[in-house]
This record gives sequence, structure tokens and C-alpha cells, in this order.
Amino acid sequence: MATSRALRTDLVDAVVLEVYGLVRDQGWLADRALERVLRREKRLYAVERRAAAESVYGLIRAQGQLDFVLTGALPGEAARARPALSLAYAAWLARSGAAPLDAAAKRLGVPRRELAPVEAAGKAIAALADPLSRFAVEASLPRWIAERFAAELGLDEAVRLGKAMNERAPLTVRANLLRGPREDLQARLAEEGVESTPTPHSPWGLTLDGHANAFALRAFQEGHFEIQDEGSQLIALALGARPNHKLVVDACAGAGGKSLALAMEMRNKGSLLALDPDAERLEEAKRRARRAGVHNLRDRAIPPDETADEALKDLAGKAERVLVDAPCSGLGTLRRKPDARWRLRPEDPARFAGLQRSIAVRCAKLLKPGGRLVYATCSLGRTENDEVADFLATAAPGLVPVPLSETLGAERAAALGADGNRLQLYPHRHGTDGFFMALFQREK
Ligand SMILES: C[S@@+](CC[C@H](N)C(=O)[O-])C[C@H]1O[C@@H](n2cnc3c(N)ncnc32)[C@H](O)[C@@H]1O
Repeated sequence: MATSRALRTDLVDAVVLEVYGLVRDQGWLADRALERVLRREKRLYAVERRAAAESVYGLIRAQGQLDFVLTGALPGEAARARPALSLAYAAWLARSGAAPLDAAAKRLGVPRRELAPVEAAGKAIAALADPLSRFAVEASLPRWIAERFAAELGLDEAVRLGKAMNERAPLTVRANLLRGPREDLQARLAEEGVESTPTPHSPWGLTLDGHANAFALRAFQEGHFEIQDEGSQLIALALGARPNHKLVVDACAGAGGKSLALAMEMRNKGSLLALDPDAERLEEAKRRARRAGVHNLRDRAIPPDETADEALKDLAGKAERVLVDAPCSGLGTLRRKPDARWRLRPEDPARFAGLQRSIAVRCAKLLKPGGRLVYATCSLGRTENDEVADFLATAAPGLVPVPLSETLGAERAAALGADGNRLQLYPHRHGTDGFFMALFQREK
């Protein structure tokens, strides 16, 4: 069986170095680079593919720290002094405990002396006098992100957040209740050899154990579940879409992750309208809807700018529920996209906030009196979250905050630490990705 084979490290290493080079030096997205190289490398067994993927993501996560250890440059400043790919990889193998130092040097063909800084890494990091720089290096975060996390939570808690952002995210799925209850899905998964645990907060979630390839499971192919972070499920829950609603709008629907959960809440009744400027993503949402047995979903590609007002005119004042899952910097999802931290720029949160404000105000116009809107992001920090929610409350006429306990339920809202109409989810506190949500209602 493939799982009992010894890894052919030469093949794995070649893939890791090629993919890491594409990501680090050529700005490729990690997922894409990995997919592209692995598709070509048909010789690799599943276990070797997995090992290559883990090393690539491990290396990307540790990049800031490795650059510091090997060149002395602080994370984010290191681009000027990047160590050779094979040296960085050997240092990672040694630092992560995946291989002893001497073996790592030999395996990657780097002179042993070049790895000497790895032995003194702990001391070098501890010697950083500035606590923020130390945090940035330890968590392997660009300094500006470390600063933002610390400004939001205080340094001690930011350290816990930084750690959680560098852990592997759980594989969480949402049971598609249109096909049956969560317990039935759990039993089906067990029949397919996958154990799972109900998520603590979402009533629909299961966390799958081990390294299951969820897409290959029959239960997935037959639409019994979707892969969806628990936080993302909670955003759909917070909207409170119901079967008696005639029009629910998912205003930034993308590939429909939350649309499918909303259709489930509507029990396939009424009309669910998915909007997005990206027609390809909407096509993907429709494919997913077919698999999930969703048939109340319609879609409309809209312009990305203010001309969308005209394109949405016919819907003004008509929707009972509007979800604005706005485009954002994604600072809350670094554990799933570890390469994003090196691509993001300090000015990005403010840039997204401008877009978020205009999208949210535009979409609030679709609400009928008494209708409710959730503004959500997968980001952290006031700029894209509280400040946009504050703006929305003043800029959209007749919009008032509604406590999240009304849709999440009092017990769940309290357990999650909702603050009135707002909730910020964090990996280190909630085990979810970092999501923000705020609930509003248009006055009757
Ligand atoms: C956070 S993603 C949505 C994820 C999706 N709701 C889900 O759960 O899978 C944000 C989406 O906003 C879309 N978007 C970008 N600019 C937009 C605009 N000006 N108006 C509306 N949507 C926009 C993007 O194409 C992207 O699909």
C-alpha cells in the first residue's frame, strides 16, 4: 500500500523547491503552484504529494522566521536578503524537527556551516529587544500585521492569535440538511471510514478527523455536505433566512459557499438571488447548487462599481434578507492561506474599507422595511469591520442594529462573546477562521 512506502525524499524535495520558488520569488498563489507542479509529477504517490504540500505550506508559514534566522532581516524586510531556496528548506526541515540538522544539510546539498544560524535561532530571536519585532519573528508575520494584531488584542493575546494562525486549520464541513440531518451525515461518513465530531457552535458543522480527502467521498459527491469553516456557517445562521422569505439576496456570493447555507435555511423555498461581478464564480455556485439539490437559487452578474446601483434598481426595497459578505483583505484566514501575509500590503485594509462601505450602502437599499442585513468579512481589525459597520449605521437611512442573539440564539451568542449586533471570531478563541459579522434591520 502507498501509505507504508518509504518517502522518496529526492522527488518530494524537488517538488517542494520548485513550488516554493514559484510562490516566494514569482508571486504565485500557493494552491495554484502546488496544483500545477503536482499535476505534472504523476510519479508521486499520495503520501508523497501530501508530504510535499505540508512542507510547502510549512515553509511559507515559517518564511519570516527563516529569513530572520538566516539573514538577520525582520519579516517583511527580508526580500532584499532572501536565502537560497535549498538553504531555507534545509533550515525549515531542521527547525521544524522534520530532519536533524546534519541530515537536512546533506539532503539538500547545502554546506553544513551555512545552517549554523539555525542552532542559535532561539537565542537570536530571544535577543530581539523590541517585543513587537520578537512577536513578528516568532509568528513569522510581516511587522505591520503583527502591529495590527497587537493593537487589536494587546501583545499577549496577539501572540496566541499568531500561534493559532500558524496551525493547520481543521477540516470542517456543513451538513446539507436538504439531504438529511447532521447525525445521518456523521453516520454516512463513518461508513466511508471517516470519523467526525460536531462543531461546538454551528448546529450544522462536523469536523472531520485525520487526512480525509473530502472531495473524494461519496457523501460529498452526492451533495450531503459542503466544506465550510464553522465561522462561515455562523454568518449564514446570523442572517436568519427563512422558508417564508420571498427574496433573500447574497450580495457578494462568489462561488456560493454561504448561498448554499442560506438555501438550506430557506428549505429551498422563496427566491435566493446570488450577486457577484465574477460570472465564473457564479457559474461555480450554480454547479454546487445542483450537487446540493438547491433549486431556489438565481444569479445575476453585476458591475463592480457604482453602476451596480442601476443594475439593482428593480430590487430596491424588495428583500427580506441581504447578506453582504464583502471582499476583504482576508487577514482572518491566514491559517488557510499562509502565503497571503507576504502578498498583503499595509494599505490594503483601508483600500478594502472604501469598497466595503460603498457595497454595503448600495446593498442596504435592497432591504424592504423590517428586512435584515448582515455585513461580514473574513478579516480582523477595526478598519474593515467595526468602522465599516459604524459607517453603514449612519450612511444607510433607517438602518438600526439588531442584537445577534435574535438570530444566533441567546445562548450561542453569549458563548461566542457577541457584543450586541457584532461578533468577531478568532482562531485562538473560537477555533474558527477570523470572521466579523454585524446584524442590522431596516426600520418598519
Ligand atoms: C468574501 S468573497 C465571497 C465569498 C462567498 N460569499 C462565499 O461564502 O463563498 C467576496 C466576493 O465579493 C465579490 N466582489 C468583489 N467586488 C465586488 C463588488 N464591487 N460588488 C459586489 N461583490 C464584489 C468578489 O468577486 C467575491 O466573490
